[in-house]
Amino acid sequence: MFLTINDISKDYMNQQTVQTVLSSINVTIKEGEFVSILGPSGCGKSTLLSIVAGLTKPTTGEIRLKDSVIKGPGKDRGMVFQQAALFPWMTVEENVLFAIRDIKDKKDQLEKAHHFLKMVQLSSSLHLHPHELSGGMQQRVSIARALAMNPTVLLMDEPFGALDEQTRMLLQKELEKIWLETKKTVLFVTHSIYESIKLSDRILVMGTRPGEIIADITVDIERPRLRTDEQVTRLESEISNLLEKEIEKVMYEELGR
Ligand SMILES: Nc1ncnc2c1ncn2[C@@H]1O[C@H](COP(=O)(O)OP(=O)(O)OP(=O)(O)O)[C@@H](O)[C@H]1O
Repeated sequence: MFLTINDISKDYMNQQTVQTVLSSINVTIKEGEFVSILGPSGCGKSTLLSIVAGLTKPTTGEIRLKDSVIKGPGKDRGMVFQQAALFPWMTVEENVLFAIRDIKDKKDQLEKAHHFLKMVQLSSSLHLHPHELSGGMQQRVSIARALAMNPTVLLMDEPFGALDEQTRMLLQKELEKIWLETKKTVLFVTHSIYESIKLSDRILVMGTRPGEIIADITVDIERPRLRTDEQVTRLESEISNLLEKEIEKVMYEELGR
């Protein structure tokens, strides 16, 4: 299998007690799949993504990408966070060029940067600085930057979480178009049930305390998927019911039963 998450668990030490955040996560992901991770706040979605990125060490288990065990961060995994984290003193073009600075042929490097900036519709903003861009434009730069590095897997942690609804819808459409063009494998963390249905081939729904996968749903709905499609609204309410139960469970525990 392309990406294998094998028996991953993660304990954190918080205030001298061990908190098990993830428990026995087993997932296999095919090349080119778009997989979303949904779950209540604090269930461990970002921790799981960070383990795949190699930024966090799991307590048990291993992640395999193609035939290699992930031991740390690597260029085979591109990351997009909720905040774009661009270099403020660099232009849009320079931010992308910097990410691919190991391409020795300068013409090649520039062509590649322009190619991905065109893909995210920023060709006319090459010489602007981050402070001159809207939040949505900044996020487009960070997507172009991640794609230019040609990762095997794109890891996205709530990339549209900080954007207004209109921009979010626009970027969802753009990301879907880019994914259809590039067929990159994507692992995408979101809080939005609709966003996960709109974009994904598969949705992993996580439960909490400890975080584990409670449902692995194949989204077999023709694209583009509209919010009003009957199949979309049906799946949305199915997932919403699943999540409500998890959130109730947490509230119940917090209130001491
Ligand atoms: N570095 C850390 N040290 C200790 N505890 C941590 C650390 N990182 C995360 N946690 C704890 O692990 C749990 C899961 O956090 P995580 O950010 O992975 O959840 P999440 O599902 O992504 O949450 P949200 O949806 O709110 O972003 C939380 O209880 C958090 O406090």
